[in-house]
Amino acid sequence: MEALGSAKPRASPFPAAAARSPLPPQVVVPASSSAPAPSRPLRSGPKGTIQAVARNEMLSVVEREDCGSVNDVAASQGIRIRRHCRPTASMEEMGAPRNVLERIIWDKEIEVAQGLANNPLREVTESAGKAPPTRDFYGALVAAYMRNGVPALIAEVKKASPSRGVLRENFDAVEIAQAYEKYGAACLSILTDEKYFQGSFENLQKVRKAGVKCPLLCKEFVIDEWQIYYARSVGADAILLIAAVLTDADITYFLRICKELGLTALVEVHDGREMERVLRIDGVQLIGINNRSLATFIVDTSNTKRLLEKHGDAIREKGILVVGESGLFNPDDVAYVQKAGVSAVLVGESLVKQEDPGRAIAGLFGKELLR
Ligand SMILES: O=C(O)c1ccccc1NCC(=O)[C@H](O)[C@H](O)COP(=O)(O)O
Repeated sequence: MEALGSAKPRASPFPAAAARSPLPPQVVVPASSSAPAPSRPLRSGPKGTIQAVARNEMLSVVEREDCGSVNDVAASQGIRIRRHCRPTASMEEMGAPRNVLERIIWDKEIEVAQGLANNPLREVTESAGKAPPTRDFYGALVAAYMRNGVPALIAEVKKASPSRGVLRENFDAVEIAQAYEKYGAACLSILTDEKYFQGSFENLQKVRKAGVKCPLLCKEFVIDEWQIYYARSVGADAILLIAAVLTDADITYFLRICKELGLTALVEVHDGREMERVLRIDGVQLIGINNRSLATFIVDTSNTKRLLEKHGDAIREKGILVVGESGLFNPDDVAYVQKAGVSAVLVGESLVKQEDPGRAIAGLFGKELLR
């Protein structure tokens, strides 16, 4: 797959990031190509497909025999979300999920296994390689921040959520995306999870095909490389990696894939431990601080302030751009997280619930945004 190896690293407008030595050049070899990826053995799967088997402590979903050791590695890094690991096994073996995020991840394991069976990794990596080039998500955020003097907006196309239920009955993803773009969103976030958010990869593809120019974040619960290739194949420019569910090795490996595909990774943290882990990983450009606990749903915007008071210097030194996520409803909220040090905000509910989500942007910022 030629396109993967030829993706060029983007220049960062932040001096510290530009000065940082780039990751060693490496080609991420799709697991089903003729040459196997380093340390990633292959095994024949059902129906003649080739399935990737876990690499080191990576939490691949396929054919894992020893779930315990995978979860032990995760737990040693403070990750409380366990993998179920055997999609066909009964829930009884693991007990019930401990919280909603764990439930989402267990369902995601089954979904990914089904996705792999329907669209084998070989085919998905090939179509990812043939997709039109990515748009510069990171660059669009920096440009919008400089243009408007307020945090750049990543506007979320979000129909429903586990914490709030259905946010908008009359939901047309393309219409909402176009309105967001018209009123100054720098980038868009498209929820692709179907079961809990009523989103879809189809929505992402439709928005891309409708001629929306803003770079698109695939807002997914990524646990397997297949999802990253699939997201790229349908037009994503960026992807979310959630530190609460991914080990350091997972994040490192997924960042390599993103780099080869030209995708921006938004690495999301919620607490200090996750922030410390992520700051130790090379190649992170964009950190999202989620004000919402994905386990309890409690939203607290002072979370952003606390984490940036403690880690702001390290973040600035590395030239990392910070996105404030969740629970932002008005200009005071935006000003609060801006003062804390964010350069971008990710906003769903407060926009999508308004009759006109595009015009609601001016209400959120207290002024119209320049495009
Ligand atoms: O939004 C939820 O209820 C939720 C539940 C479980 C996992 C993730 C969840 N949300 C993802 C997000 O982080 C938000 O969609 C995003 O930050 C926008 O938040 P908001 O502006 O509060 O809609």
